[in-house]
Amino acid sequence: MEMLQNYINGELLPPASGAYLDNPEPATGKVYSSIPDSDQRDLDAAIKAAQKALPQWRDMPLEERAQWLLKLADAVAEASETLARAEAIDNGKPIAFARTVDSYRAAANLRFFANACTQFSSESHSMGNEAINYTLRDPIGVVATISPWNLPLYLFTWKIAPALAAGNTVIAKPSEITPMTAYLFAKLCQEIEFPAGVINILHGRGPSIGQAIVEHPAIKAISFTGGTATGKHLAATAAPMFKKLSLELGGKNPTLVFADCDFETTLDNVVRAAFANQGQICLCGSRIYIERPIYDRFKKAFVERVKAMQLGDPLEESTQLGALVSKAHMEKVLGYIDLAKQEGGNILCGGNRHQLSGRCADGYFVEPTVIENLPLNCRTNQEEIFGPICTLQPFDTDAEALSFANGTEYGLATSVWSQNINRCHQLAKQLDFGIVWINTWLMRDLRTPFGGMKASGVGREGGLEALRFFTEPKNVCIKYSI
Ligand SMILES: NC(=O)C1=CN([C@@H]2O[C@H](COP(=O)(O)OP(=O)(O)OC[C@H]3O[C@@H](n4cnc5c(N)ncnc54)[C@H](O)[C@@H]3O)[C@@H](O)[C@H]2O)C=CC1
Ligand SMILES: O=C(O)/C=C/C=C(\O)C(=O)O
Repeated sequence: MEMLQNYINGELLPPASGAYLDNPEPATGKVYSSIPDSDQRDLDAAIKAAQKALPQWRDMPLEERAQWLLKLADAVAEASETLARAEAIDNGKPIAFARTVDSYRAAANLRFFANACTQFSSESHSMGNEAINYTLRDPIGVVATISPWNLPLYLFTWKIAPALAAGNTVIAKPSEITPMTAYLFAKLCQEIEFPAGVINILHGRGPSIGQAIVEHPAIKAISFTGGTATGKHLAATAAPMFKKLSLELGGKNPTLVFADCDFETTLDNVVRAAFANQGQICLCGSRIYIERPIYDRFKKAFVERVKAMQLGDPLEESTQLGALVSKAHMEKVLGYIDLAKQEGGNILCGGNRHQLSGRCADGYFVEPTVIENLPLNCRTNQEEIFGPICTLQPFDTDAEALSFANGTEYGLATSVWSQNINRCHQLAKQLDFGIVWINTWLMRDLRTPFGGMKASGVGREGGLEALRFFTEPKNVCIKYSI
C-alpha cells in the first residue's frame, strides 16, 4: 500500500508524527493508500522553506518565473493519463471525465498563469501637471491554498498557479479525501527540479493541519475552495488576523429553461449541468425551472436521458457516472433523498444507492435522481446537496423565473436557455450570481472573473483578479518639481 508524503523544501518527507490516515478508493470502499496526518512541526518546516525560497523566487526575472511554470505545465500535460487514472481511483469520477476535464485543466491552469504574469500590469493615475501616482503590485510573501476533493488537481493548480506566477511562495493543502494527484504533482516538481521551497504541499485533516495553516502568523493570504460552513469558520479565524481571503464556496444553482430554447441542445446541457462529476461541482445546476408550455415534454425527455446514463466502474471508458467521493458523502446525499420524500417530493427516477457487482460491489454509488413537486423553500431546494440529485419545477413568467432563481442564500452560477436575446440580457442583469451562462454551461475562459455572491463566497478568482489577489498594491505618488 502506497504511503504518501509531504513535499517540503523540494523533498518528499514523512510526517513528523509518523501518523498516517487511511485513504479509501470510493469505487471499492477499500483503503488503498495512506496519507500523512501532518501537524505543526511539518507546517513549521514548510514555512521555513517557503520563507527561505521567497527572495529568489520573488526577484527572479519574470520570463524565468514564467518558464518554470510552463515547464510544470508541460510535465503535467505529459503525465496527463497517469494523473487522470489516479484521479479516477482517488475520487471515484469516470476516467473519461478525469482525462478531459481534470487533467486537461490542471495543465491549462499552469500554462495560463505562466503567460498571464508576463502580461500583468498595474495602474497609474495622473493628477494633471501636479503629480503622478503609480501602483506597485508586489507579491505578498508566503501564502496558503486550501483546495477541495471534487476537482482535486484542477482546483489545486487553479490556486497555486496565480500565487506562484505573482511571485509568492506557497503552502498548499489538498483535501485529505483526495490527496493522490497533489502527491504525484510533488513528484513532477522533483523530476523537473522545480526550485526547492517555492511550493510546499502538506497533507492531513482540515480541522488540524488546515486550521494550523490558517492560524499561522507567517501566512498572509489564503485562497480557499470548499463548503460554505468551512469557509465561514475559516473567515472567523483569519479575519481578526487581517489576512487576505479569497473564498470560493457552495452553490445551489438554478437552470432556467424557456419554451423558445433549442430543445435538444438544451436537454443535452441541462443533463450535463446537473450530473457532471456526479453533481459534485459547485457550479452544477441542481434546481431546474422549466417554462410551463414545455414542462411535460422536457421532463419526459430529461428523465429518459437521465435513466440512460451509464453508472459504473470509474475505470471503464464507457462510464458516465462514477462513485461519490466518500461513504460519509454518500450517506449525506442519500439522507437528502429521504428528506425530499418527507418534504413531499415525487421521485421521477433514481432515489437509491446503486449496487454494482465484482470489483465495485462495495462502492459509493448513487443513482442519478430527479425529483418534482417540491415547494421552493423546502430544504431540498435551498441547501447544497453536492450530489447527483436535481429538482424540476414549472414557471409561468420571466419575473417568476427570476424570483425562483434568486430565491436561495447562494449566488454562484446560473444558466439560461432561450433564443430570445433581449430576455437573456434582461435576466443576466438581474440574476444575483457571479457567473451567468446563456445557452451554455461550464464554458470557461480563464481570463474572466470567477466566483460567487451572497453565501457563495468572497472575492473572485481567474485572470487578473487572481493576480491582483496574490499581490499587495502600494501607491506611489510623485509630485512634479516644476
Ligand atoms: N467546491 C465546492 O464548492 C465544495 C463544496 N463542498 C461542500 O461542502 C460539504 C462538506 O464537504 P467537506 O469535505 O467537509 O469540505 P470542506 O469545505 O470541509 O473541505 C475543503 C477543504 O478545506 C479543508 N478544511 C476543512 N476544515 C478546515 C479548517 N478548519 N481550516 C482549514 N481548512 C479546512 C479540507 O481539509 C479541504 O482541504 C460538501 O458536502 C459540499 O456540500 C465540498 C467540497 C467542495
Ligand atoms: O474554475 C472552474 O472552471 C471551476 C471551478 C469549480 C469549482 O470551484 C468547484 O467545483 O468548487
